[in-house]
Amino acid sequence: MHRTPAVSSSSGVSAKDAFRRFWPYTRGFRRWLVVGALLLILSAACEVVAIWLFGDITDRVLAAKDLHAFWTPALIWLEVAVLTGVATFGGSYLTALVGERFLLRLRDAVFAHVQGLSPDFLDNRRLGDLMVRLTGDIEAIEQFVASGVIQTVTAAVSAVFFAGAALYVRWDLALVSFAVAPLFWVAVRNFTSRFRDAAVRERESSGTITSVVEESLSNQALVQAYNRERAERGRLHREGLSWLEAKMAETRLAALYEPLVQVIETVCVLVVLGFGAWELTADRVTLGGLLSFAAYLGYLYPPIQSLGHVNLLASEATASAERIVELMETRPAVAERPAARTRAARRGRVAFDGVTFRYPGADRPALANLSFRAGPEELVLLTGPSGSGKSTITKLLLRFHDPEAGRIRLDGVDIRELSLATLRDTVTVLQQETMLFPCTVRENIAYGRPGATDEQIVAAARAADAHDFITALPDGYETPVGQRGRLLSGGQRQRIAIARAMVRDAPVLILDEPTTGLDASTARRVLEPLRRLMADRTTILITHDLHLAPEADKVVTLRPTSTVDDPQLARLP
Ligand SMILES: Nc1ncnc2c1ncn2[C@@H]1O[C@H](COP(=O)(O)OP(=O)(O)OP(=O)(O)O)[C@@H](O)[C@H]1O
Repeated sequence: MHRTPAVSSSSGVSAKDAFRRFWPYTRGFRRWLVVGALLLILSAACEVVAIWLFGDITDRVLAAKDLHAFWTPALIWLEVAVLTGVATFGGSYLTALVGERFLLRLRDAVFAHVQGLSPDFLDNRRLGDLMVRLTGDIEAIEQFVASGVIQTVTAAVSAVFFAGAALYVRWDLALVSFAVAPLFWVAVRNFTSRFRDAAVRERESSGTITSVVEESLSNQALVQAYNRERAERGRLHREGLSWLEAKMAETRLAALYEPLVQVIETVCVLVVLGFGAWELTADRVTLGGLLSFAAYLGYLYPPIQSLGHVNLLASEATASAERIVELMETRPAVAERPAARTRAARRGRVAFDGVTFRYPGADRPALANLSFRAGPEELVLLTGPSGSGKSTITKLLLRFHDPEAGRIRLDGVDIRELSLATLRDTVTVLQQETMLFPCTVRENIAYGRPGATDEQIVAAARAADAHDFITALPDGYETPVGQRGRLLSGGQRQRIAIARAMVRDAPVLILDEPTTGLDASTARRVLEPLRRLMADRTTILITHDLHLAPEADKVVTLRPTSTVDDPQLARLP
């Protein structure tokens, strides 16, 4: 419960790397990016024209007190304003659309990748941290890669427009004001690295908070039963404090950045106005010319500020990109062969030949040189002390891992030759802890076979001895089972799981301690449906409880391994 997060924060993904890595996800809608940027540029060009019209009206209408000269520029200004509105709307809409599409695609890809990783990988992670990676981190990358590109392009082009217009109106005044530009860059450079550090801490804290909430609430019964509410609140509060500190560091930097830029901007405007006033008194510039010049400068600073802002976004995005790249670079424990078979004989002959397996990082193998066979309609009982590797056999047969030595065959074919989907379609596992989804009884039974008919579902429930209790539920088959099926009793959950396995109808069945946690009478009730489920299949029954041993065709007893040379051989009854 209190595992440390496996977070790498120093792999050092630069903004350029992040961009290069995630830019391909914009494929297919780049033209909309271009159209969006063009529309926003058009809107900036319209602003240039509007300011020019403002200067013109000042000189030719206001200063000259000539109302007749007002109507033509006023009408043009109105048209330009409408065009600006349309272009801004179109540009903003397309930018958002492209950004959201990018987000959708990236999230789908990261989720699909995580789904391909072995369940053990997820067991070693904090779920909350993974959830934040799939939400907040992906959004930060989008802000930089998709929206960031449009923002950069439009800001750069607008800056050129307004600077060009300012130069056109008064080149000497413009040069004076541009001299201040390097100050902006000094400010931006100073801020970005610090902002990035704060962003890394903020992202990590955000992951930890979600993890604490998820872990604590999903173990609510344990927390209450052991009076640990205060300790859990304390844990969340401590994590919340570190998040607050990181967030405040980020906010301080962002909030300092804005006024600093504004001061630089004000200095610049004052210099220009002072210089302009002197020029005005010497009649070297008109009032309209000076005002429109000042307006161009006023419009020039936001795009420059926005370029600085993209820099801050980039810092935040690299912190998130690091966390996504780390996830994407985790390779699945098993790989499907390119020409893997998609058809299996489905007779259900299982053979373990000299299988040795060691969990990554473990010093002792979990299984050493294990061999046994299980044939159609056979019941093989697998027993042995705790930790002797019984559940590991299930993981290897489902190919969550590959053996280090030896091989596993299904109907004579090495399971590495089969596609993962084909292999897993052939094997049904009934776990020690029955896993149900928080949906209805019907959906849970149909889970392993989407499209199962109502008749098949009811027939499976009857065979699993579950139909009667299901129909007695408030909404029958439509009753929700709650988080992990906790609205049902242990025996009811197990019978729904048996019905789910029946509907799936796979030739190989693995029962991992199917009666653990059930009292003797409930366990007896589950046994009959289990026998019906086992009929006509290859069944590997993992159990400590040997009272089914007389029914078994074979009993395989595992011993905890010490070395690979210490074979765990099948012992026949
Ligand atoms: N994901 C894992 N990573 C590292 N080691 C593991 C992992 N899962 C299991 N092990 C180790 O592998 C060995 C075999 O575990 P396994 O769960 O197969 O035993 P088991 O016989 O099913 O035990 P039990 O009867 O208690 O369920 C144990 O020593 C265990 O600590």
